[in-house]
Amino acid sequence: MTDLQQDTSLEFIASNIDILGTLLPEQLLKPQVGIVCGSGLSTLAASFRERVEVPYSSLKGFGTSTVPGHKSALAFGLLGPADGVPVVAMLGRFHAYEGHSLSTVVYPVRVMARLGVKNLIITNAAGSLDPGLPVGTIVSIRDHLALPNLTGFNPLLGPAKPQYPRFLPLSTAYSHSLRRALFHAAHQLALPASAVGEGTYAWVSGPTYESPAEGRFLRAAGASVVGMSTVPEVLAAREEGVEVCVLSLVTNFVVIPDRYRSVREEVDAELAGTPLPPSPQVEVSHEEVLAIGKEKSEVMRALVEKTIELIGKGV
Ligand SMILES: O=P(O)(O)O[C@H]1O[C@H](CO)[C@@H](O)[C@H]1O
Ligand SMILES: Nc1nc2[nH]cnc2c(=O)[nH]1
Repeated sequence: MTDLQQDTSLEFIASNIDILGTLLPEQLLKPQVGIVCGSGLSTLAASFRERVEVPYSSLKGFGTSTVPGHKSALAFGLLGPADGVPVVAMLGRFHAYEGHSLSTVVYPVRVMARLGVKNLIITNAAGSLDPGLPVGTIVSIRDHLALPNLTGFNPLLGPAKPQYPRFLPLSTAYSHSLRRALFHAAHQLALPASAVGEGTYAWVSGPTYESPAEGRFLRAAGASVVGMSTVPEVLAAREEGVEVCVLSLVTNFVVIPDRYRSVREEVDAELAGTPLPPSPQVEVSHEEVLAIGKEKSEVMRALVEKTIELIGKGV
């Protein structure tokens, strides 16, 4: 899994830019903003004008996304009023749990950066660890907790390269100015304060969802939501000098206090003739994750578009 062989040389990436040059009109070839569409969120690119989709299979070094709810294409287009801001969206991302090397997972972000993307809006579906962030909440990520990074599974492992800093600071990884643009956008769309929260994203490798104890552990460690993506993309984007804004859509709860009631108490109460109400037995599924993505796709799209419009205006 720690294959570091993906060719990220300037020449190799430039060959993709040549390919794109043959497929795209001039006005789309230099996108300013990139979007990564999370599980079930490919509709974020639904209203691009002059839209051109380029399948990953026609580009060099791109894998294929194998997860339901993820396509495998880059969508180019224009967003916002007047001439529009040129944008590019990844319709489908790569996850390490699919068997992709981390260098493949982050490769599209490097290509977007070389195309000229200065601001990247990364979206994902995530489980909530915080009762204050219920299902359907959009969480503006302000920090992350990445156990894989701390334990030797960091996408930036490898020989030093002259174009990148060797020791990348992460204290300002989540752009303050983009987060401000996001909350201005939420106000302009008149979204209720509860619709958009703030929190810390825990990156886990997946593909298993968390056991209850793992959920409690991540919560105790300071995470608000948990998912299996995003952090590698954030690291590569920061290494490339790109500003990052992350939006997590809460699709399910991970930590549900009632789930941990003692079965002994339950049986004892039953035998004493004072049965307790049934204990909830909840299981998360990817179908549920996709269903919430679909339900919230419109508000996510509106928020991302308004944020991009405000970025274009320098708000
Ligand atoms: O992070 P995205 O790609 O949105 O997807 C999330 O949803 C999938 C699990 O349902 C996992 O891949 C998790 O990371
Ligand atoms: N790890 C993880 N990823 C998710 N993606 C969507 N929901 C979840 C979750 O509960 N846990």
